[in-house]
Amino acid sequence: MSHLNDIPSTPGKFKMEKSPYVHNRLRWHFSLAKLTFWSFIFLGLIVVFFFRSPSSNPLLQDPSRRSLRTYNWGGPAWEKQVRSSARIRSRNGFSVLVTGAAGFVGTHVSAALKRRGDGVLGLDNFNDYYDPSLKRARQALLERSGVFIVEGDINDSVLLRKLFEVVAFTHVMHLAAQAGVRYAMENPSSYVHSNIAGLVSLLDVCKSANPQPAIVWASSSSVYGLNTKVPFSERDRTDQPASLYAATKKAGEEIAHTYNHIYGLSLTGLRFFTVYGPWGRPDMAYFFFTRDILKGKSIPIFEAANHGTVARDFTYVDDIVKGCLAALDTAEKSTGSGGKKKGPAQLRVYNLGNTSPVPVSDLVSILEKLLKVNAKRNIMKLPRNGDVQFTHANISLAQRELGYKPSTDLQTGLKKFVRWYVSYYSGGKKAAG
Ligand SMILES: O=C(O)[C@H]1O[C@H](OP(=O)(O)OP(=O)(O)OC[C@H]2O[C@@H](n3ccc(=O)[nH]c3=O)[C@H](O)[C@@H]2O)[C@H](O)[C@@H](O)[C@@H]1O
Repeated sequence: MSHLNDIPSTPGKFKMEKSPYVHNRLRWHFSLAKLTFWSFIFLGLIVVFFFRSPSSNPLLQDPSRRSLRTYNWGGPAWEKQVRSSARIRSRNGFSVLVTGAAGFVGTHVSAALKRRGDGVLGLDNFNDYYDPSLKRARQALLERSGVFIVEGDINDSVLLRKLFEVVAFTHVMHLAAQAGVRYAMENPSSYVHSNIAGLVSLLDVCKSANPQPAIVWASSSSVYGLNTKVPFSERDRTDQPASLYAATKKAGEEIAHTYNHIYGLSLTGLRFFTVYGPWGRPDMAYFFFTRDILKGKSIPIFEAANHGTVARDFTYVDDIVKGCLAALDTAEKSTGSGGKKKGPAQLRVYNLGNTSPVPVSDLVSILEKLLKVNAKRNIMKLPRNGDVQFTHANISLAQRELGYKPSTDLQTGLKKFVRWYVSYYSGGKKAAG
């Protein structure tokens, strides 16, 4: 017990001459205790800061962050699946990486490419912005036609680099995005995460790939924002976005310019105009109007000031798919290699619309006829949450350069949508909440 007596009551009173070894050991002991104590305090503060309440925790606040979870990928069996899905099966076919392949447009484009013999590999993070079971059902559909979807995020550059190591993609069809105009007010950071950071992450990997792929990607009609000159032409100003969603798509167009200019990436942006159809997005008006009319719930129909009509250039998904394929077919090769530009590369932007706007109230009338149910219409003032009063595409550039010619009117397209909706949700699936 004598050694206990050697320990002074206060460290400052420790007598040096007793034993330098004991002194050093004790000092080390105390420092360690202090360090442990302060580490606990520090960790405690971090925990309190992050988990105080859901609203103060950025990780819980932002659904897109859920897409940062780790995914299982890699290994010989996985690489075999990737290679086989991306294998070209037609003469002069492409090998295309489709991002957002479990999304609405992504599924349709992937299936169309596969049908004509191109190699297609999908990539999707299956986030829960809307019912993920619909994305899983689309995935099952694609799997049956031989398209494999890798589960991962476009922000994961390690995964992207791996995909380019396994497959020398000739093209990238970039459709992964945070969509929806109104949701941008609820969750702004998810738009920055997917539409800006995700795009940069993808382009950065593409620029270093050898060979560099040609890239076609989804911009949006929303970039026209407060533009009042109709129909919207690619030459019109796009510097007055009305929503953060539109601003991130516009930023995407500028980012595309940069990667084209510095690295020689061939880039084509497609401004989609309110795409609808079977396997569509439950957050879009035509989709939840259908659900709510069938449920007997009232539907909010927006109108502008002084009973002004709100209208959209609704575009059927098959027409959009034709535009996407034509953009891929006419895309020139990127000119860079190993991250260095070798010469000027193609940079294009096209409107893909239907070029015949329809008032939202007419859309509802068509749905009423198809569903044989009268809608409970709740006419509301157009909220100031990012919506614009009308959209109308001038498609002459796409017509001239892509041979784009939409052929489905709203009546015909909605008929196909309703047929799909009824069969999908009566087949054991419950209507998307
Ligand atoms: O064209 C585009 O770029 C955009 O098209 C759609 O956006 P939006 O046209 O606003 O489509 P919906 O949200 O389906 O709205 C369609 C129409 O219904 C109206 N609406 C919407 C919701 C509602 O409750 N009531 C209502 O009358 C809107 O004002 C709009 O005129 C997509 O949601 C965007 O992701 C896409 O980028």
